[in-house]
Amino acid sequence: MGRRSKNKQAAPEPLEAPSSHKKLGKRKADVDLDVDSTLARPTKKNKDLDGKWKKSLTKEPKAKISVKKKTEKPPSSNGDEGSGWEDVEDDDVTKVEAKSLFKNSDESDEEAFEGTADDLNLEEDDDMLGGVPQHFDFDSDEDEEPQMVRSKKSKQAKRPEKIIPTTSDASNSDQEEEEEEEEEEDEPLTRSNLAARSRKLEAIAAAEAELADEELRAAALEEDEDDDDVDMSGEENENGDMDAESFHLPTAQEREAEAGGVPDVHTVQRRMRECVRVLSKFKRRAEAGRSRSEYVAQLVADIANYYGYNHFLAEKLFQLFSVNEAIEFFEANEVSRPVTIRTNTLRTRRRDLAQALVNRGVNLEPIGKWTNVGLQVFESSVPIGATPEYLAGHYMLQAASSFLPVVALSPQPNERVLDMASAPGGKTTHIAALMQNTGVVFANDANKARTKSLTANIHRLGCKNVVVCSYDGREFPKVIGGFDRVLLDAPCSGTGVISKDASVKINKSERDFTLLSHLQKQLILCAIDSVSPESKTGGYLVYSTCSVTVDENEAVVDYALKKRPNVKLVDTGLEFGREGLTSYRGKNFHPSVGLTRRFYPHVHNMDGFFVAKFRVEKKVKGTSKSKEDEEQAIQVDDDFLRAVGGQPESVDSTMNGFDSDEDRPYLEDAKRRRMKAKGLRPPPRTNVDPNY
Ligand SMILES: C[S@@+](CC[C@H](N)C(=O)[O-])C[C@H]1O[C@@H](n2cnc3c(N)ncnc32)[C@H](O)[C@@H]1O
Repeated sequence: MGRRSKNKQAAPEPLEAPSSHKKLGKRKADVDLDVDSTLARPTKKNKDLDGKWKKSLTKEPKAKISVKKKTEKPPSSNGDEGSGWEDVEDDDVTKVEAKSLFKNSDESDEEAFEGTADDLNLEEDDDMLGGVPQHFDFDSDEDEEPQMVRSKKSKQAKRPEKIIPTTSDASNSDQEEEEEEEEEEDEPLTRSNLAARSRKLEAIAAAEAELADEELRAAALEEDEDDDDVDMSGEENENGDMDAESFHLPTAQEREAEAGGVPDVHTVQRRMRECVRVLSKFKRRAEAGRSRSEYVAQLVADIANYYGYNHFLAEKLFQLFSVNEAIEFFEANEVSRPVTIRTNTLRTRRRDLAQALVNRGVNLEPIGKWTNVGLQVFESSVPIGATPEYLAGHYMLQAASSFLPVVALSPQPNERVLDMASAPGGKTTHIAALMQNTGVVFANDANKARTKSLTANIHRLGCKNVVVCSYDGREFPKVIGGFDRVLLDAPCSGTGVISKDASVKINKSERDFTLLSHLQKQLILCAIDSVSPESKTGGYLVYSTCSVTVDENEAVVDYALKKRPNVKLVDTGLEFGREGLTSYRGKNFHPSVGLTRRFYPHVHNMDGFFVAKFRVEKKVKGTSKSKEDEEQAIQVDDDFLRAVGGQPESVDSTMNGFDSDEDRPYLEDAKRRRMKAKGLRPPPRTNVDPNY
């Protein structure tokens, strides 16, 4: 078994030979699929499978099983489409999610708690555990953060994956390790072994995370060379080549004919498998006379069908990865990420919180070495969004990925910090806690309705240094500036959180990405201008999104570097994550863009995320644009927005111009319209984008 497989998120499902003829339907979250094993989704218990999709092709078909798709959270109803917020802390949403998360627990099917803290009978809660809570000695000075213990042995046969997929120690076989783990679990927890066990787990997790990352990089590099791990179940000839008869890539006419009806799911599965295989060794395996792009086109069409994406988004996401890795990414989007909580250090310590939750029947562990406030919840007999500790503000239900930008921001006590797009406040409250309720945090969000949940969270978590406001972020720094640090957790497409919000699969168009990227560019320049280069302790901006697309991440960062010569990218301080892309599809970014960090569901077992950290320095004279230039640019911006169908917003005139190469066609078009409106004859178009 591969090194990555043991603790990694379960391997994507095997795409086996058909045994029945189901028709392919869109893989929407709310649909119940009763399918045979050939369609089984990856399960977290499937530890035997190698982490690689292609290897799993060798597996024998399993017994018939019924796969019930998870119920997805409904898309936001607040009209905030496209905001791409990845936290789940809106109170109602949290309760619903917590309820659905644990409704299948074999211990309890109780309703999620809907009342207030006063309605809770704590004694009854304790009784529910069916015994006296265990007492642990957390006062040992051996270890600040002991391994979290369970009040009773886990009922899960196998635990879900840890965040940041991990593999095991090189000296032991997987079986030996499993045995060791089991022995350890049976061994009583004592003061002396508690700390040691915690340290061991964290060391393993760190080593494994690195290994997993390395393996994926190597796999991407070797894509064209090493494809021996695709087992076609005897369809290869003795030279390892595919039997030419065994797979025929449909012609354009055949595809057209198929498009008329609903394609057979097994045909699609097989074709995906074959296309991946051919593309991994194209020269040797391709059908004579067929081009690479034909195979890619077929594969993308099948991915869109199979996973239920619109074709545009399937292609956009596919292009981010090697062929094999793309499949891993799409598969990972079908699986929920681990439930995680952040300890609110304004109210409690992680060890105390863990003890309190363990006593309520919650099975948890620290998330990993990189955070000393995160806990991963494996199982709970109580609704995790409605425990007394939750209501008392001891923790925030928060995706692990959303800790990252705050860790990168590293706010210090007594600073002035701006959180420019802050609702519902997962990151704001984290910032306030790191500042130990000193200094001041301006928590801004353009959407007034969303500031309600933001305010509620700020109160619940006991943050006393936060000022809530509701401006369009593009009005900063005119509203207020001179911050030591600014966080711009930008509104985005949410392509990193598809497992939470499957509606992204079908509701994002090319125009959405154009508009979002444009807005993000406007916001990032305003965020930069809100940072005080004179700050004695800071002078930093962190830009983040829960999206994996380049136009919302590296392209925005690169744009900011070009437009603001007084900023430079610095190390995020995050211990893991892939380097940001310095070139993509013919576009080159500034080499320092490699300092940004990308996080992926299939690599790190957390939501897809992007983090960039800038240091803002004093402006050098002569590098900024004249006021006239800026005003001219603003006019062009508004025209640009109209040109792509958006509405120009009433934004302060310090807003910034757009003149990067990618915006050029739009800007030209806007100019032509202006000239026409003035009765002038516009010049002929140059290099018109066919998509525009
Ligand atoms: C990714 S979410 C923020 C999540 C938040 N940082 C947290 O951790 O809970 C993006 C937010 O940007 C807000 N937003 C959208 N456009 C904005 C703008 N022009 N100015 C400021 N905020 C905006 C949305 O209302 C949304 O709440």
